[in-house]
Order: sequence, then structure tokens, then C-alpha cells
Amino acid sequence: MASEGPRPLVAGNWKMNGSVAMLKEPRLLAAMLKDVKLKADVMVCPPAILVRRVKSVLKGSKIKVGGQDCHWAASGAHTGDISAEMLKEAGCTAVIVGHSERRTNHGETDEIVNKKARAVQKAGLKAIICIGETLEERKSGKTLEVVTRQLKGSLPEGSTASDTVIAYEPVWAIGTGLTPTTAEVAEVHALIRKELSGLMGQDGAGVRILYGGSVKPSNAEELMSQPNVNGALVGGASLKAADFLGIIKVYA
Ligand SMILES: O=C[C@H](O)COP(=O)(O)O
Repeated sequence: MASEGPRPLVAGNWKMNGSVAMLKEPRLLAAMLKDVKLKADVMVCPPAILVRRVKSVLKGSKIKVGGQDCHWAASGAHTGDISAEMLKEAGCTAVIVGHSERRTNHGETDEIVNKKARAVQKAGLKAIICIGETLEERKSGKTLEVVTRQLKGSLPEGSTASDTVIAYEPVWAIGTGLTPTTAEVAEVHALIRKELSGLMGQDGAGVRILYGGSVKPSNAEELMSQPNVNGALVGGASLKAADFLGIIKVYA
């Protein structure tokens, strides 16, 4: 049973995976979801170069397309970067910011993530802001402190329930097959909800809080039924239509 709260979102983050040949997967997913009545929104976030193609394959379906990252500026001398405005023009309705792979591999701080999230919101898109502790931080009992600090630092002032999604992704659970216990997930999501209410007032209750990290068809039901879990950010299991469908079906 999915938990109560805002309409959930199941988003698939392809990371640096995908090709023209792989377009058959979103095409298949759209066909499989055609007559399914869902109680959740579904999104795929392919590499930027595939956004237009995925968008075109999904034309007429209810599946939305998102970006994986953007620069904080709308345009300018930033070789190799793309802006939220560009992703919007290509058909995205949301952009992931602050994924732990960006924080680790590209040195992105909360301040940078905050600027990126603000740019996404300013472009009229939803910012999917990722936060989460490392294994070392969890082992030393710092999870709640780290998550609170990242949330406060990464959430732009003036954020609303309609332009903001939070994704809690414990770094040690990403791509490892490991997941926190349901009690641990519930504890962190409750903390995020409480902090959101403090930061945003009433709107805080309407922000979707996704769980991410080794979500698969076999554990999705249990994870998604935890209080304050309003969907999932899925990596590996979003690459194959059948696996992704197995997760989405929690909300069918
Ligand atoms: O953005 C997605 C997350 O990093 C989760 O990845 P994963 O489902 O492969 O563990």
C-alpha cells in the first residue's frame, strides 16, 4: 500500500547510459502504461543529448522527461554546460540537481546546488534536489545532521511545493543493492518533512520526498509504503522498461 500524501513521482535517472538503440525501452514503457490508471507521475531523465529523442518517442504518453543536471546561469561562457532554459526548450519539465555523483565527482557544494535549483525553478521547471549521507557519516551517527544541513543549504529561499521535489538518496545505497531498513527510511523522511515545514510553512506538506538507492521491483512496495515516501528516484532499474514498470506498478 503506497503511503498517503502528495501525488507520488517515480523518476528514472539513466545517468550516463543510453543510446539511440535504447530508445526502444521508453517506447515499450509508454505502450505498457497506455491503459494503466496510475496514482503517480512517471518521468525519465536521460542524458541531455537524448532528451529530444526520448521526448519524441514518448509523444502522446503520460511519461514526462527530465534533465540530470544544469548550470546555474541561463546562458554564457560556460563551455560544455547546458542551462535549465535549454532543457526546458528540449521538453524537460524537471531537472535533477545535487545528485551525489555530481557532488562527489564535480565538487558540487550545497551552495552550488542551491544556485542550480534556483535556476531550474526560475525556468519554470521542478528542481529535484538530491541529498543523502555517506556510509561513514551513517556509521558515525551523523545521518540526520548531514541530511538537515544539505537540505537547508540546497533548498532555495522561496521554494514551493510545485517547483520542488526532494530525493533522499543514501550514497552507500546507490548502485550497491543495499538499502536502509524501512525504519531508517521513515526516520529520515520524517525529518525532511519536518524541516520542510519549518522552512516553507504549509507548502512543506505538499513537497514530494522521493527515496532513491537500489530501488527495484522486489523492494519498491515496501519502501514506497513508508510514511512520507512519495515516490522513487530510480537508477539502474529504470534502464529496462520491464524493471521500471515493476516499480511504477506500486502505484497502479
Ligand atoms: O538517481 C538514482 C540513484 O542514484 C539510484 O541509483 P540506483 O537505483 O542504481 O541505486
